[in-house]
Amino acid sequence: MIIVRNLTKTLIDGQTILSKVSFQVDKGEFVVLIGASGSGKSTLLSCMALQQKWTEGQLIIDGTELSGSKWSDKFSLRKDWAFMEERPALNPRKNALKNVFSGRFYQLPLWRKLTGTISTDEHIRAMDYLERVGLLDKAKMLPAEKLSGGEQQRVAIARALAQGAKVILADEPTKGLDPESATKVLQDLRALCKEQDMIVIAAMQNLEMAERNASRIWGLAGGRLVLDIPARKLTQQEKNTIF
Ligand SMILES: Nc1ncnc2c1ncn2[C@@H]1O[C@H](COP(=O)(O)OP(=O)(O)OP(=O)(O)O)[C@@H](O)[C@H]1O
Repeated sequence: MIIVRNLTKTLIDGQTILSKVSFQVDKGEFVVLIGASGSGKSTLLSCMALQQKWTEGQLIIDGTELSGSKWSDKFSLRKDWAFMEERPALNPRKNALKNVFSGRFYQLPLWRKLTGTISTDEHIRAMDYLERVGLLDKAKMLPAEKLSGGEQQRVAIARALAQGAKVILADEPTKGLDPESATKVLQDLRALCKEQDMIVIAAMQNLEMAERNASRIWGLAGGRLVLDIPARKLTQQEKNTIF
């Protein structure tokens, strides 16, 4: 369970980017964070991923409060959380399968990291993850840079699974994708929440996609959480509070 209490981020010049953001997320939830450009979506995700410090407030994961500055907190989070950025940071020259293997890096003993040896079990598991996101046929064919944007996002999801992630934070996972590819990415994320009890929090600007695929919708406006509802079609009044 993730609890965020009164998370606030203020810059040195006094500008407030996040203001007293509070929520609780349980296993199995697929939350889509909706907000206009500049509302603070990326900042919130990157604070939660401990990539940025916040000014005030608490981030509590399974009962343990984490700070944005302790190295040990970052290390423990890196094992269980995956942060998917807008353009997935895949190795462009390696194929999908090798990119998925790289998700296992933190779990491997040192000698395996140094020698780069891959066991048969891991090979099979990585293929399973690629099958899970419908990319088995592309596992070894092409370097990742030749895959479409949607396929690259799905490789990043498979890599998060290989990493053993229990939580995925995704910043604009569907940006630049055609509606069909975007829907596939969101369906994959939704299925992971349902079937594997994962938590996914994805920042997006496309409200319709969120309404159709998420289990919960948050609205962020001017750094404040102005809406927190089970996913459904938003009323005009609700839309007005966000945009
Ligand atoms: N380090 C920083 N210094 C100055 N301003 C910042 C900094 N980080 C974020 N901001 C400002 O805070 C606001 C929120 O930015 P953020 O990137 O979180 O918004 P967003 O909702 O993700 O926007 P987009 O949808 O366009 O990516 C923006 O006005 C941005 O310019």
